[in-house]
Amino acid sequence: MKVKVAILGCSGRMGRNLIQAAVEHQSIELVGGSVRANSSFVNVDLGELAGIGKIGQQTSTELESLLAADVLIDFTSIEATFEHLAWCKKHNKALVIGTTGFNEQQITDIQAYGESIPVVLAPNTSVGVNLLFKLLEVTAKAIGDYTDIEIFEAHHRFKKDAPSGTAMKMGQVIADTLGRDLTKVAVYGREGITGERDKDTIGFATVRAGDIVGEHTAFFADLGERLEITHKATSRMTFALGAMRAAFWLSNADSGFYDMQDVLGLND
Ligand SMILES: NC(=O)C1=CN([C@@H]2O[C@H](COP(=O)(O)OP(=O)(O)OC[C@H]3O[C@@H](n4cnc5c(N)ncnc54)[C@H](OP(=O)(O)O)[C@@H]3O)[C@@H](O)[C@H]2O)C=CC1
Ligand SMILES: O=C(O)C1=N[C@H](C(=O)O)C[C@H](O)C1
Repeated sequence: MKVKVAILGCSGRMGRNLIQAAVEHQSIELVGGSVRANSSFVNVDLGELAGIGKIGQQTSTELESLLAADVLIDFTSIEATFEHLAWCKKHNKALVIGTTGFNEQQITDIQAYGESIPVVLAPNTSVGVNLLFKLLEVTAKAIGDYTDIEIFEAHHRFKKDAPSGTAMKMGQVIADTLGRDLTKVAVYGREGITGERDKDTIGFATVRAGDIVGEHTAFFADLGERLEITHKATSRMTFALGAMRAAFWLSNADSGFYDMQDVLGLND
């Protein structure tokens, strides 16, 4: 039996890749896609939207048109994600959230939905980045207490949030491993006479330029050597395929709040 999936905000950059990934996935059946009420992509064929030719299903502004779905996938905006969470709870649907930019309180609020429905929240659905989170844990344990830790991320000019959700999670993983409070040790960019580096800080640097899909590096720097751990995404399909993996996994999960590490078995 195929898992029935619907894509929320399906006319976006990720939405279009998600349509293609769903159509091409052998264990997934695409049952619909939503766009917002004033969108210029209302009643457009989903396949045409994704650039893969007509598939005979059209975009809709009505979430009710997605009731056939077992799992919904949301790569939209903070405001839209919360509307989608409320709808999924009302209709007892599972939700994969790839949207980023949530603050701590919003993440706690999303977590609460896990008491009613299955929810995956993943700032990065690629396999590589989720392995990188594991490498950060190992590295921070080994050398994090005496190296300078800096996180760099680069994305396309259209990205709205900074630092990226992935960079924030990288910082969180490192801070948790070292027993530091990220809200106290994070430094977001530097300017002017900053003074010497405070040893326990975790720095974040952001670049926004052109069509960069997504690049992340963690630096663990000492005097005389430094370790850099880098991930580069070169296609949004890598995120879309990861999201399908999450949707398939979530279709068999109980209500709960999960991350991509659960999906990939990296928490075992
Ligand atoms: N987890 C991961 O691996 C990844 C996460 N992301 C995250 O996914 C999100 C989307 O990224 P991207 O696809 O590049 O962005 P886009 O702006 O291209 O797409 C967002 C989509 O969401 C729709 N949308 C936004 N607000 C609303 C709303 N209030 N109601 C209904 N629909 C809405 C937009 O519609 P409209 O165009 O009409 O405004 C658009 O179709 C971002 O938060 C990004 O950081 C991105 C890549 C990978
Ligand atoms: O907006 C994007 O494009 C991306 N956003 C995610 C993030 O904020 O970490 C993941 C990916 O790097 C692409």
